[in-house]
Amino acid sequence: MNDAAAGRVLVVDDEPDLLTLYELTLLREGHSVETASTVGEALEALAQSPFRLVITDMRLPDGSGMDLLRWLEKQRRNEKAIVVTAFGSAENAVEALKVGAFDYLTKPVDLRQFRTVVASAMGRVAPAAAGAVPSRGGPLQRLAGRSGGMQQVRELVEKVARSMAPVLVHGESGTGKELVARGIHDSSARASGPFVAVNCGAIPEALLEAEFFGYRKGAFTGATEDREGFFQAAAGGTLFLDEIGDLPLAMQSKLLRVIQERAVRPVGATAEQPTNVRLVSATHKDLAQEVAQGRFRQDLFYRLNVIRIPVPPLRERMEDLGLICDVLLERIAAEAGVSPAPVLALAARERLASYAFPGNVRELENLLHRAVALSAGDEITPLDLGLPEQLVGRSLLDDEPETSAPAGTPAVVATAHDESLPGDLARHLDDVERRILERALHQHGFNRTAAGARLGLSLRQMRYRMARLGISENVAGDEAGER
Ligand SMILES: Nc1ncnc2c1ncn2[C@@H]1O[C@H](COP(=O)(O)OP(=O)(O)OP(=O)(O)O)[C@@H](O)[C@H]1O
Repeated sequence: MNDAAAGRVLVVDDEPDLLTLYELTLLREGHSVETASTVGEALEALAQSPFRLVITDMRLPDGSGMDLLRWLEKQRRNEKAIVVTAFGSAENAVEALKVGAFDYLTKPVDLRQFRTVVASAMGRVAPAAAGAVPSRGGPLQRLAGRSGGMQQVRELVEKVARSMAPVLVHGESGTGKELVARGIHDSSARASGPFVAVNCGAIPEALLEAEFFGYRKGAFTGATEDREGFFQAAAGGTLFLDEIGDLPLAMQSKLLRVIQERAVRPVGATAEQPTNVRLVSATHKDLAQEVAQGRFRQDLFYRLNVIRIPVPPLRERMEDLGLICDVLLERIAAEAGVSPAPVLALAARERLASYAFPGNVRELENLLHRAVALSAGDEITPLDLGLPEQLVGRSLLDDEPETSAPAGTPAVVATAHDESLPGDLARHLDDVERRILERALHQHGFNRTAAGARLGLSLRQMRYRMARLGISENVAGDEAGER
């Protein structure tokens, strides 16, 4: 860290009264302060010496706060920046965060909020902001993979970790979205604070408000004592809202309000409490489309989607498969107390490489869990993997009873010689898989649990396979206890 910058704040505003107010507040907090009234003066001060923090108004006589932000970014300076925007100008705030502002404040500035945001900016400096080499291991170590896609994810994580900008992580189920969110938290200045992960789709609608914002004793039947919600639990840290697309519209409005006001009101409380959380959300849905169809609030989407990190599906980064397998096997073996970790036989690796992994890394992880439990020695064979042979096989494809193939015979061998090669393997496999699922569903009266069990799949696996392949959810009565 640059010692010359320690505790130094540059405040830029052309209104003398506001400048004095900010200056006094900062001095009272023990910071040393310099002031500037124009972009030109600010650049002069920055050229003279480094600061820890720059607080700038958006509208200045000779330019805009954005000019300063762009300059800091271009010069690769370590100063964090807070911009002060006019009330209701969400666009400006979002633009500033995109250009690299640490955070923003809205006029009229609430001094309590001002102090919270400044304290958070003056806190421990993130490694990247301190000029350290971006972490190669450390916080992102668990996110294995060297493909272009993962490299891009890692770069974005390191970049966004430096600010408070809300991040939306987008990707199919099981691609590693939560791991990305943790990576952001662990690489940020909030790393020593809490990381609270919430699955928005798993909370009953009636409980959402109490779970998110907490409640006061007596607020409703059963509220026998005060309880804090996710926002309070994540104070000083990161709140990860997984499956944000599943949040009902009424709750979306409440969340938007909290983001705008930076304050929450527990159920049954009369006063609001200021919040200090960094929001990271994730979804497998196309939120823009959800907005177009009226299922997701546009203004909330705009607030959450300030920076978007797309996580590619595993099938689009199969070059990472070996590395991810190694990392997962090490972890699974360590958890199971197996040492040394078993390795994958070459044939098993090849088998995995030919599979499309509709459930992404989570499916791979489950598969390896089972394989470690089943493998007799230090090597995992293709059989231990238990990958559904019938995926590319005949037994469930044609109308013969499946016993027509000798048990354990890889059906893929039987078909390899007498079928012409498909021009688009992934699509071909999808067609095969779709037909198998449809037949199994049909045979089991459209009961997904039973059809899944027949194919060695959990209900969850059935659901995402069906969703991926566009098989209609024309199912009744098998949902109890599915989570
Ligand atoms: N690149 C990776 N390297 C190692 N492990 C990974 C990687 N990506 C994901 N995993 C592991 O795969 C599992 C699923 O990841 P995670 O829960 O982050 O996915 P997700 O996209 O949030 O899933 P969902 O959408 O179902 O919530 C986790 O156990 C995670 O540790």
